[in-house]
Amino acid sequence: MPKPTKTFLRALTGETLPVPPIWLMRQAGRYLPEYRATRAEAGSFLDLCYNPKLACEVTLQPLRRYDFDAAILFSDILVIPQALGQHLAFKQGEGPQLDPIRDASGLGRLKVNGIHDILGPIYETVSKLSVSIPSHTSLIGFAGSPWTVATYMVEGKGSKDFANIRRFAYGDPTGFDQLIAILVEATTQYLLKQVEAGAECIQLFETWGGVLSENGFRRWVIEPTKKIVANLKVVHPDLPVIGFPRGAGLHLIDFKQQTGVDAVGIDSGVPLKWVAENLQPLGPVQGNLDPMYLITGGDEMITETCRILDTLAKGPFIFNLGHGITPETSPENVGKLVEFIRNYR
Ligand SMILES: Cc1c2[nH]c(c1CCC(=O)O)Cc1[nH]c(c(CCC(=O)O)c1C)Cc1[nH]c(c(CCC(=O)O)c1C)Cc1[nH]c(c(C)c1CCC(=O)O)C2
Repeated sequence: MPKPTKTFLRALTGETLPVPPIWLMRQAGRYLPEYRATRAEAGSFLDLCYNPKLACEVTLQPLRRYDFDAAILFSDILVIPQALGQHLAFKQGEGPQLDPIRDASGLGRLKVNGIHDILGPIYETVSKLSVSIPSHTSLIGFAGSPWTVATYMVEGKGSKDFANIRRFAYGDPTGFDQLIAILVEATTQYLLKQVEAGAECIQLFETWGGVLSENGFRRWVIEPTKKIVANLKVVHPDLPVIGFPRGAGLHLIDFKQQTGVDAVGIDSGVPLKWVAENLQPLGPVQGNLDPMYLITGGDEMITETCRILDTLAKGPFIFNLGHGITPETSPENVGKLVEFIRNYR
């Protein structure tokens, strides 16, 4: 396989670049007026996810404003439970709502065969994107990691304490393993189709891994991630995979070493010096500006960005946020951030 030429993909092979590549989680979204207009045209958020023409359009919108090195497919992690047969709705201002599966007796409702019938339009979005993004921009496909997707499937909505899923997992670990196994299989199939359609890199979002006990983290974060990465690499040995285990703290080293991911995304709470000394020597890292700095802007945003660059840009690094952009973000501050990073050094 020839060496990649796009900066984002080069950083993922472990190269240290003079100016690190940059993209931002949730770079397409409600902070952009053009996104809000396209979403209104689509109808609902889910209608937008399943409309290849409009999903392609919103993926490209931030690239027209900012010189990002990567674009991420516009979709959502919750299309997997929907494709498996669980009812999903996004109510305005309330977030996702699903018919909860509280124990193993509910697993019969889920059907892995047939997911592609529902997910087909998303693969079409990836194909369209692969021929329409700028030639220096890389295309990222993604999925939620099994534990994080399972939190929404079991809780039925976003949660503060994750009591229902922890009760299910800790009380009936073998039954819960079955749910994770279904998600490993569906996620593998879903991501392989994204790669076939043109995704050049995959990011796995593990937003809620940090709520698990030590053994739970190994069993339901590290193990399933390792299986998905192995399944993808059997077919595509050179496919770069980024794992983003938000809140993983001291598990980050085991996560990197045991799952086989190429790069690790770090949240805003991870101490940078520790990353430079312990995690980055194991491979590229991505992160970790607190998205709130894009709301405050000003010198504070630049000072914090400098601290990140000074500590991590000496090694293989991709600049990003520590979590997704929020709707209150000022588009102007995003422009200032990208400009500052482009002129770093
Ligand atoms: C947990 C999670 C979800 N979705 C996702 C995660 C993992 C990352 C994270 O923690 O943010 C991932 C996601 N969601 C979305 C993307 C698209 C690509 C991108 O990053 O630009 C990606 C990668 C679009 C979206 N997903 C969602 C929106 C907002 C929907 C709208 O337009 O109203 C977007 C742009 C909705 C969503 N989707 C989800 C929730 C809880 C919500 C409601 C909260 C909210 O409204 O912000 C589930």
